[in-house]
Order: sequence, then C-alpha cells, then structure tokens
Amino acid sequence: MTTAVAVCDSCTKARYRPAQRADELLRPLLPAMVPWLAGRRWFAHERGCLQELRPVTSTVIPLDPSDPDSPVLVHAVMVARHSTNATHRYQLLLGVRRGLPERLAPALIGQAVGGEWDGRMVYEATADPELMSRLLEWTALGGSDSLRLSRPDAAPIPLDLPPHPLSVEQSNTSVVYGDRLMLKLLRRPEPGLHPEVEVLGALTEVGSTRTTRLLGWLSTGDGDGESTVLGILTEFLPAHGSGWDMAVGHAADCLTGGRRAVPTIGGFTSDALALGEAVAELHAALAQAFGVTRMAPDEVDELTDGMQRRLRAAVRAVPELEPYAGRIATLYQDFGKVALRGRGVDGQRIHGDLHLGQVLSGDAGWKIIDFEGEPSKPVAERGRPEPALRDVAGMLRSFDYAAQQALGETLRREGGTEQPADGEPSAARLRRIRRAQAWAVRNRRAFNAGYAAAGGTDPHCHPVALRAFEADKAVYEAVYESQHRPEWLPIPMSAVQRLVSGR
Ligand SMILES: Nc1ncnc2c1ncn2[C@@H]1O[C@H](COP(=O)(O)OP(=O)(O)O)[C@@H](O)[C@H]1O
Ligand SMILES: O=P(O)(O)O[C@H]1O[C@H](CO)[C@@H](O[C@H]2O[C@H](CO)[C@@H](O)[C@H](O)[C@H]2O)[C@H](O)[C@H]1O
Repeated sequence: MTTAVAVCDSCTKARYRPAQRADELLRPLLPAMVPWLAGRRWFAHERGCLQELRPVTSTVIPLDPSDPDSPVLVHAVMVARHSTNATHRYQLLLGVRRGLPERLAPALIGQAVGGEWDGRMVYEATADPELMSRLLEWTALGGSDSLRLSRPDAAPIPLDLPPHPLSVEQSNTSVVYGDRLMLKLLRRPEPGLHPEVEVLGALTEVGSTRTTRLLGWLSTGDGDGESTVLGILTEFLPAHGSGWDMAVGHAADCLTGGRRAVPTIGGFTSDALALGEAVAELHAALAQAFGVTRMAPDEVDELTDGMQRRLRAAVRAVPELEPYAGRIATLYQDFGKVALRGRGVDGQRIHGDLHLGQVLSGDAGWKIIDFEGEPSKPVAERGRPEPALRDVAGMLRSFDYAAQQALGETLRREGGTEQPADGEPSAARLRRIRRAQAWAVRNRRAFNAGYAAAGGTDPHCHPVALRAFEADKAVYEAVYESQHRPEWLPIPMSAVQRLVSGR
C-alpha cells in the first residue's frame, strides 16, 4: 500500500492563518516554504490537501543584532491542517540572508516575498554553521519564553564547537557540534514530556553507561502553559559504526566467504553476544530508574488486546497478512494464557523500538540510542510498563533483517534476484539462502546468550512470549514496509510465515 501524496498545486496556495506577530514574520516566507515542506521525509503525507499553516510560536534570532543586513534564524513551530482535518505540528528552522554563499546553495528553499525580508534568500538553517552556533549560544545564554534550553545540571556547555548537520536522512534533523555534542531537532514535536528526555534524563541520573548522557533540551511554552520539547542535546559518540552497517557487512562476508560453515564464534557473533549483554544492562538501568512491577491480569489483557487490535488494523492495511491472521491471533492468545499462569510476567520501562540501527559500537562497547519509542504508538502509551522481552524480540527481528538484506545484495551482485521461472533455484543460490538463515540463527542465539549471561530473563525459557512478541513486531514491520519501502515487505512477511508455522 502506498500513502496518498498530500500536496498538489492547490496545496501551495494553502491559507495562512494569522497568529499575532508571527503572521507578519512568516507570511513572506510561506510561498517558498509550502512546496519545500511537502518534500521533506518528516512531512506527514496525509490523504487530502494541505489547507492551512498556523504558526504556534516564532522566534527571530539575528546573527548580529546590531546589523540590519545580518543573516537571521527564523525558528517556528507551525500546525498544518489537511482537508481531512488531520493536523500535524512541525518545527522549522529557516535561514534568511541577502545572498546565499555557494556552500549553502543546496539548502536553498526559495525567496521571501514582501515584508521586511522581501527578496532575501530563505534556506534550511540547520545547514548553516553560523546560525547553528548562534542557536546554541543564544538558548544557552537564556533564550526566550518561546525557545529555551533546560539543563539537568550546571555542567558548562562548550559554545565554541564547530557545528555540522548529520548527513543521514532521518525522522528528525541532528546537528553535531565538534564531534562532542549532538542536538537532535524534533521535526514533529508534540506538547508534553518527551519520552527520550524522560528516559535519557533518568538513565543519566542512575549513571547508566549504555547510552548517551543528556545535556539539555530545547523547549517552548505554548501559551496554554504546556511546554513542547523541540530538541535534545546529548553527548556525541564517535562510533566505529552502527550495528546495522556492521551486521549487514558481516552477514555479506559470511554468505560469500570460503568457510564451509557459519562460525559459532567470531564474525559478528561475538558482537551479538556483547550486544545482548549491553541490552540486559540497559534493562537493568531502566528497571532501577523506573521500577519493575508484576503485570496484573487486566494489564496482561490490555497488552494482548492491543496486539490483537494492531493485527486487525495491519490486515486492513496489508492484505498479504490476511491468510496468517488467525494463526497470529492464536500466538497472542497463547501468550496471554501463559502470562496469567504461574508467577506471571514482569513489566518495566523498555526501549520500545530496539533494532540494529539504534545501537552504536565504539571504544566503550555498545551504546543504545533513540528512546522515542515506537513511532506508531501515541506518546502517552509509549511509557507503559511492558515485558523486557519485547525489546529482545525487536533485536531478534533485526538479525533476520540484516541477513535478508545481505542476501538480497549478494544475489543482486551475482545477477538476478528472481526465483528462476522453471522453479528450481541453482545450488549456489540455495547455498546463499541457507547461509543467510544460519547467520541469523547463530547471531540470534549469541544475542540471547549474552542477554541471559548479563542478568536478563533467559529468552530461551520463554518461547511462547518471544514468539508472540516477534510476531507482533513482524506485523508492525509489515505495515511500516508497505508504507515506506514496499520492496522490503517480503522480509517481515517471511518472518510471519516462519513464526506461524512454528519454525
Ligand atoms: N549520541 C550520538 N552519537 C553519535 N551518533 C549518534 C548519536 N545519536 C544518534 N546518532 C546517529 O544519528 C542517527 C539518527 O539518530 P536517531 O536518534 O536515531 O534519530 P531519528 O529519531 O531521527 O531516527 C543514528 O542512526 C546515529 O547514526
Ligand atoms: O526510524 P526509526 O529508527 O525510529 O525506526 C523505524 O524505521 C526503521 C527502518 O529505518 C524500522 O526498522 C526496520 O528496518 C531496519 C533496517 O532498516 C531493521 O534493522 C529493523 O529490525 C526493522 O524493524 C523500524 O521498525 C521503524 O520503527
């Protein structure tokens, strides 16, 4: 399924609704902003046209307040309303300059029309080191009611570090200062406490070394008193690589390497073991910070009801899931029965969206990042106590993804990914497929062994729970892939087939 594209010609004429001074300020930037906005990865492509952009807050920060020609940072939180009445909130950081230096040309959005900046260039300000330095300095030195930096302690923040934007395209935009600090600017901020600020703050307080230290957060007051977190300032971790890149690289080597068997140890297996240990340590720190509770029967029911609801919605969105829906539902029911028997099941704060792309390997071992929780869940639900094995299941799915990604790349390189029309795959192709499966199995086992050895609940002792959580994750992934990367849909679908057939 592909999501309908939100922006057509009439979207670019979206009405601009005034809100005090912000109207005068932002109106001249609107003609350039709307079509650009629609092209961002973080823009919500709703069905129906974009109808209205309403500024909630706006802040103007000139680079040099004494110079009327100075480059200016225009910071705004805007609400976009679509013809379906769906609304989304965005954080925009716009640079305004008389002329755009060559190095900023790729960041150009358009030209201001009218107002005090008539004819000036409007561009994505996160690409401009001068404006990003100014943002950190200005907020660290006090900011304003609409844009301020809060800090968990009084440790000084170095303000002279050269900034550069992180090149990976993500849901948010991150700026790195001198390879020491990282400011993640949330593109779709919501009023209220942000899960990542809450979790990183608590982990920093209990002294966890498995994640980045929280140094501060940018936020705004929204007039009604509820503040909105706009950015998260943490230490930056110079990493050897993300778990995802490392795992796919190792899996590809294993597929094409000369060894006759997938090694039990070595390759990525020792990293997977260490990663299991790191996740167990993270869970222990989360338990220390937020507590652990035995889940009451109604909480278990709520959990399994949620999984069943999600399955029904997923089947509507991804019809390919329909033939498996009954057997998936049975896996969830089986988990519900097991969880209500014996000593029950513990719930605690978890990561919520743990996968190989959320872990970084560095000199101090594995670090775990991005505590926003699972994007499909409402923010209020993301902090609920859950069995820690849900994170384990997320990571196990990721080993499968890495093996399948490496397999796809290898087969493509070797020519032709399609199953031959005569139905008989070549012996070489079969060997690659089996190797990929074996790589995933070995690394999943190593991860589980590390997790149990470092004090986590032994995943092998909870096969029913693990299977249910893996199925739930694969169902979520099927929806995610169908919406974002339809060519990846076969990966979660093959996991669904495996899980319902008891393999
Ligand atoms: N503290 C950090 N140190 C180094 N790199 C980081 C750090 N946090 C995130 N990254 C890098 O930035 C990328 C995006 O970060 P993430 O928090 O996952 O953002 P998003 O919410 O936009 O997905 C990560 O995949 C990782 O490569
Ligand atoms: O962007 P986020 O990190 O918040 O997570 C979302 O996107 C992920 C893909 O970028 C998606 O993860 C899925 O693909 C990964 C490989 O690209 C794989 O490692 C994960 O196991 C798989 O779930 C994630 O589910 C989604 O929430």
